[in-house]
Amino acid sequence: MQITRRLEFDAGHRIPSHSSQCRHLHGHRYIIEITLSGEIIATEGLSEQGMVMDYSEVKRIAKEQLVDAWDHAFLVYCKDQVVLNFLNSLPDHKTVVLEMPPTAENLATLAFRKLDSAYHHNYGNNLKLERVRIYETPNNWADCMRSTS
Ligand SMILES: Nc1nc2c(c(=O)[nH]1)N=C([C@H](O)[C@H](O)COP(=O)(O)OP(=O)(O)OP(=O)(O)O)CN2
Ligand SMILES: [Zn+2]
Repeated sequence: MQITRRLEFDAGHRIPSHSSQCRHLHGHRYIIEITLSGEIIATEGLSEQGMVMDYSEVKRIAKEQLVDAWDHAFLVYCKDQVVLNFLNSLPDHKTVVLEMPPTAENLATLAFRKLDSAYHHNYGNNLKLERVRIYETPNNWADCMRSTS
């Protein structure tokens, strides 16, 4: 069985080497979708009976591991020195420095890596992160799948 939880966050970014408008500083209302697989928990009387994982727990872990850090942050490539210098000049600015340019593909990859170890099969139901999907706009998204991560 697979379940998916969707969360939204706002962040700024730019793709410094982009030949068109994405090299300018701008932001998105990102959507992250987290898909988990596992067996349905059958234990009679358990709060999670009939579930792969409680959606509220999926959300809690996603916020704790990733979403709260990226929300209202500027996501900057570590080699984007000019923007990094500017962001560092702003007192207490929420900046997240990434090892890759902040494309949707790379954000999905980084999110998968951060979240993979956070979802444990506490009830012996083989819980596994299967896919992280990042929507950069309603029309543009990238998938990082377990098979290709
Ligand atoms: N493969 C990718 N292509 C592009 C990415 C990306 O992450 N992966 N990112 C961008 C830009 O960040 C840009 O913000 C999105 O560009 P664009 O397609 O122009 O988006 P629109 O706002 O125009 O979206 P519409 O749905 O067309 O209004 C560019 N390319
Ligand atoms: Zn963009």
